[in-house]
Amino acid sequence: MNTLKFTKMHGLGNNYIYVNMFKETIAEADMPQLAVDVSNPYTGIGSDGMILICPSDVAPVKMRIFNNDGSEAKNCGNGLRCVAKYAYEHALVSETQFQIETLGGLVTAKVTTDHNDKVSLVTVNMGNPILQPQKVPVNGFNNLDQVINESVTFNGTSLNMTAVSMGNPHAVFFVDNITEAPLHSLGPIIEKDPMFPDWVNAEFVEVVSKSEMHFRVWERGSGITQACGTGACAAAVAAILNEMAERNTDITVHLAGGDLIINWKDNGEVWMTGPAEIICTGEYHNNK
Ligand SMILES: N[C@@H](CCC[C@H](N)C(=O)O)C(=O)O
Repeated sequence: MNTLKFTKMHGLGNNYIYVNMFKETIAEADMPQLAVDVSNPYTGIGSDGMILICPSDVAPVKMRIFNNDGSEAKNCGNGLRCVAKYAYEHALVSETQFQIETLGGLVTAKVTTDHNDKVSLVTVNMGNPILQPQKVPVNGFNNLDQVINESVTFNGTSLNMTAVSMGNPHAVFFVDNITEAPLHSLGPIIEKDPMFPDWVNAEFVEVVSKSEMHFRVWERGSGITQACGTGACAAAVAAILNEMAERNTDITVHLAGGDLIINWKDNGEVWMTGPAEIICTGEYHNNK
């Protein structure tokens, strides 16, 4: 029986099991199944997935994110804020601003600390959104440079879609009333529609004003979660592309688990600010 030290953390309720790979060892081939096992709420710890905090050749730390179905994603906004908090509080970094390597590239994180030198807030430069349909990726729009407010049908329901990649793929749908968004009924259908060769994170968004919106998500590989950082970035970008919000402006995104501030700067970068919290630490007994 192997044991594994872990820290469970969340960003606005989007919770993962974090493993410090500077100290722990997991064989590459075992990672997907371990993510499934630790995420199980009955026989595991219970989480939206597993995040590995790894050594990197190009940054102080590298993040790897596995959804709770075992699939690996290239990016995770809430995960990046938690990795930044963990790295700072465990002295894996010494500065308050540092880079984190992801499978999608390098990002810069900046931590804000309280009087006890604990991280209270993290801002991450999430980089430039990717809008070309082939790169999101989304099929069927190769004649377009960007997929903005395009009519699509899922299970007989017509919706208007804006497609954005933040390193991982997002399909954003604007609705009049967030409480009536077809999250449960269409979320799983949209996620695996053949239009999306890598599957997709599906987001429903109700715009309140040019700087405020409500947001709900069906995450690829995890289902409904309380929050999705990359999804909130994609939602803000989509709102701006649809002229419902503005560049270079702080946009408050209300997620089920709390608020994120997103700003798509004039230079093309998307900045995300929000909290990161430690829930508990422990030792997982892998009985397999
Ligand atoms: N919760 C995350 C995104 C996690 C990965 C996503 N489910 C995917 O497969 O792309 C976030 O906060 O961004």
